Amino acid sequence: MALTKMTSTIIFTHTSSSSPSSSTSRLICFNNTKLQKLQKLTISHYRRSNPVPISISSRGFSTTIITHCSSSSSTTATQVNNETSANVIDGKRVAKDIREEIAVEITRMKEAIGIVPGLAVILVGDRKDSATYVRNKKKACDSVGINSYEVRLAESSTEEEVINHISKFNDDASVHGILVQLPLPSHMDEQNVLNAVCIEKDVDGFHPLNIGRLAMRGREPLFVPCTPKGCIELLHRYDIPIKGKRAVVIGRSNIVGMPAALLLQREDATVSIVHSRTKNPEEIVRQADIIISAVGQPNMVRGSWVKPGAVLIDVGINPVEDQGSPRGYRLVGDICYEEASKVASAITPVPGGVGPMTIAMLLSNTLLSAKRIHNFR
Ligand SMILES: Nc1nc2c(c(=O)[nH]1)N[C@@H](CN(C=O)c1ccc(C(=O)N[C@@H](CCC(=O)O)C(=O)O)cc1)CN2
Repeated sequence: MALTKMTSTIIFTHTSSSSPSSSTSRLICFNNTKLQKLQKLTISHYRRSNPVPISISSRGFSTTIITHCSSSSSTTATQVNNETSANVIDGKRVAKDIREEIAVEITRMKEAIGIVPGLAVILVGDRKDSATYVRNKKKACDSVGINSYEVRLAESSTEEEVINHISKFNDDASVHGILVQLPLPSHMDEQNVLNAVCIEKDVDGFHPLNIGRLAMRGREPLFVPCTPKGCIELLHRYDIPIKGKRAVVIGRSNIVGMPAALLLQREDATVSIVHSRTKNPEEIVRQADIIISAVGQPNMVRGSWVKPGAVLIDVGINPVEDQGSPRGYRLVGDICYEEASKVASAITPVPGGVGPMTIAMLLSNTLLSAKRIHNFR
């Protein structure tokens, strides 16, 4: 997959002590083929106009949400060239390619053995975002020829009701994958529910047996969780080497951070996990050749946290208020795109980066499941 180039320049950046980044002024110099030399300069008369931060508390990482992190406004902009900075890793396009590949495989399977893969989705409660994701999953299934089955339950349903539906799908031969849309209402025990999915149909890869196998050398999980699998797939499709690289995963959630770290380790990266109790996260992040950020904290990772030439995979999909947009908000990642894209060698955008890969990997896991169950190669 070819990388899309962005325009760039020589830029002075400066971060003030009120931002979660260092206070060094730097000259970032890019050339056409490689990234590039970074020289530290002192610029005494330089002032940065920082974004207006909104204070809220979130997951212990920081209490400041940066809604804008434009370094261009703060750039003293000695723009001496127009060369390139980070390449854009286009998850939307890769996801489309993957859907096309899956559609071909599904046709081949149907013609050879008459089996069509089936995916069952259980949605509990009225969260708008979850309803959108489930709708998009159904659309994606339709587009590749996977049969989809949906159960919608009220917010007030019991854990037992959810587990009963899972049990029925476990026993249904036309269903090859089962997923319960997360998060569940707070009165339910997520572990009890996820444990009820039989591991042969656990296309989300959240069953503890699948996660346990992922963590162990010499063991193979039946399924890998979709979002982390999508991150690694992007690196592979863009020929970004992982072996021997220093990787930092920001966030340690069961559904993204932790499995992403395990996957990177399986690919022979040297992996660190940065979390809400990590001291000096910037210092650790700055050592990384590959950063996967999954904390849900808008623009937390500033340009100054990024080693020149690093590859950035942004899993965060954070709404921030934007009166100029029709929805009244826009989506931003955990990584301050505008700043970081001037330092990194490659970066995923938000939206259009990892998000579409999550659903593509779900389709891929469902096909994999149907092939395994019916011993079709
Ligand atoms: N059972 C699961 N629950 C949840 C998972 C999961 O993998 N399994 N992941 C997330 C939600 N999710 C899928 O379920 C998901 C999130 C985001 C996207 C996506 O394509 N995002 C777009 C932006 C969408 C927009 O405009 O609103 C993007 O990033 O480009 C897909 C799937 C939590 N729950």
